[in-house]
Amino acid sequence: MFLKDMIKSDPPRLYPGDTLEKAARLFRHAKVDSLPVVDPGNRVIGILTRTNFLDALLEKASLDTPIDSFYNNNAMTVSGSVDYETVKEIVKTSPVGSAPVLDAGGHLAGIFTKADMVLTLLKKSDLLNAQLSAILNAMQNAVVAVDAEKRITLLNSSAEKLLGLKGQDAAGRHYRKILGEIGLEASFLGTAQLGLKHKINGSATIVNILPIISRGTVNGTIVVFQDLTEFEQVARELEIVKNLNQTLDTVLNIIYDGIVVVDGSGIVTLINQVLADYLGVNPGDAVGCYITDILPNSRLHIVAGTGIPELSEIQTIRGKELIVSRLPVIKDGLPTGAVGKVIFPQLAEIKELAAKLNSLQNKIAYYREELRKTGGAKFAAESMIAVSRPMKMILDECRQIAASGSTVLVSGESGTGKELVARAIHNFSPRSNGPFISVNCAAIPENLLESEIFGYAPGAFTGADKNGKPGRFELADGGILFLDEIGDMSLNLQSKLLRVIQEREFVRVGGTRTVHVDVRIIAATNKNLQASMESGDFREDLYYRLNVINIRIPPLRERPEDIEPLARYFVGKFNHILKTAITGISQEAMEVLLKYRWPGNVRELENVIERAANFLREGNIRIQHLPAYMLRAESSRRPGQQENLQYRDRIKQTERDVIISALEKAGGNKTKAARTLNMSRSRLYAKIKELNIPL
Ligand SMILES: Nc1ncnc2c1ncn2[C@@H]1O[C@H](COP(=O)(O)OP(=O)(O)OP(=O)(O)O)[C@@H](O)[C@H]1O
Repeated sequence: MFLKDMIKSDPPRLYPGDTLEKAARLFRHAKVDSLPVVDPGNRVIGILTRTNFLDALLEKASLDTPIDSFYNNNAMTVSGSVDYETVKEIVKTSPVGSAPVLDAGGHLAGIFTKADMVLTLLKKSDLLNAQLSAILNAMQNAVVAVDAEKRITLLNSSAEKLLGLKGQDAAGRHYRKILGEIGLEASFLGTAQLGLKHKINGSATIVNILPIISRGTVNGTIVVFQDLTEFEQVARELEIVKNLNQTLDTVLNIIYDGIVVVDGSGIVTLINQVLADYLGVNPGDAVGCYITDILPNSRLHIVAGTGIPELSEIQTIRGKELIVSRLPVIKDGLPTGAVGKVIFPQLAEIKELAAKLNSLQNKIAYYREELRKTGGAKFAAESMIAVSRPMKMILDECRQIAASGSTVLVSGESGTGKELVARAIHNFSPRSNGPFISVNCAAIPENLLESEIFGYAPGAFTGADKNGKPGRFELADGGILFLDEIGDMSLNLQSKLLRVIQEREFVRVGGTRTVHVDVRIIAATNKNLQASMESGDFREDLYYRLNVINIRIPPLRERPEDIEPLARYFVGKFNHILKTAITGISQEAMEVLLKYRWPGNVRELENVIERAANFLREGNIRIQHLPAYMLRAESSRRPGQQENLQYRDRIKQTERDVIISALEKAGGNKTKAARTLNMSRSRLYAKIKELNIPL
């Protein structure tokens, strides 16, 4: 605010030659203490004060006397362009109560009086008051003003909220009654206190206390409370945002794809390390660049404008054709930026995955081929190793019996190749163009086995397919049904099976229609069915129906001539599947294979070779590539000593062998082994110790 804004324009004035009467009338009407005297050009040449006028009257000058000898030629004038603060100083220090105000050209612009000043001050203080309360009420912090008498004079709205009371209810009350003991006393001595911690109305606050000092005296104090509850909330939110950012960073940097984000103007706001590395830029430097500065043929800024996604397109980046996707970021229905994704196919991890996939695909291809060979018109004789006499005989037998439709019972320990024999019969038989359907009677739960074998009619039971389902018998029509682990079939199912074998027809579970089938049955068992018959677990009539042709496959330990050719055959098979380059089996390793008892038979040998191939990948399989349990069994057998043993020792040796074999079959699980040996666990432990069996 300037002086010219505080004065009245067109002020009263006198000219040289004007009479005292004119002066009296102007004093009377304008209610001023002095009148400027101006020349015809409106320049101030003097001032006639009330005192000058009264002096003239005391000198008994008549009212028609000109003012010329009474006005003061040295008028103190002020410029209209001085600011408020200067005017204040002039008024405070000047002995005169009023002064003419000049415009920029030095002409009379008005008169400034102390009364004008007071009015202006009042106006100014009203304005300041309004501004102050607007500011105070807009503040987050609570502000309390206390006067020198220690009474509350003001609470802003945040303070009302914090203290839970209205400003007018607090005004005039001693601060202690409202704020409690918060260390205000020092401020009345002029000391400010900052950063005090106080709990007010249950809220943690930081308090700043500032004395109001004017002209050297403390006129009161201002207390500012910063509510930490909100502050802490903000801090928590910031922490959450920080954590989210860190998570985003981590996610962006562990994914294989390159990611870049731009804002609505195409400026990079985020880029992950993978893409930055590929582009040869530092992520920190790339942020803030225009997208085409780091990725010249980018279209991300265009997508950020159009809002139309561009998915799985080919883009050449740094000389390589890569698949990219550009997705707009939409906010309130409008595009505000875009995210670009670049897929890098050549990463090491992907290579590794691809290698695994490749190996699986090879495995599938191999098995498919094997399936084709064994299930196809021609049996691949080379996939069944039969070097030993008994196996050669079995293979011949398979050829001979293939033409008939008689039921076959194949028996032998688990893993000896019973299914392979069944497949050989199928492939040599006139049914080789028909299906070979296999059911493992032990693997399928008892309650499902019946419907699995015979199928079920529509709506046979809850949860069943509403169209019904054919069983394996129907599927095997014109071919062979291989019933593995027949010894585990329930007596109820055994009788149903017997009926089908006799009548060649059956009814689906829950159905009424009779189904006729032309199926040759080959059953297999690793159980002693004679014993099962004796114990009543297997129907005698069914046994004889199945046992029309009987093939017994000896365990591998009884035909050691097959071990070496089988082992070499499996080396070739796994080289093919696993893409390994195993060249053979060392002599020592082969000796271990030949001496081992093979409780799991050919399947176990196959697993041992697969395991070694996985470890080794190339070169010769050596002792260290064989499972440790085989070596322990080997060292525990001490070959050659058997013959010299006395009766007692022989018993012990046999006992030892039985326990070792049970442990091997149970995979080293002593509880399981004890169960098969029908002895308590503690007795097995004692025996292991007594017979010095290595674990
Ligand atoms: N003479 C063999 N030549 C080649 N591979 C064989 C031979 N005998 C068995 N195998 C292989 O050993 C594994 C086990 O054979 P198969 O499943 O026929 O045995 P199984 O006696 O029917 O077993 P289980 O009693 O557990 O059903 C199969 O991978 C099979 O290909």
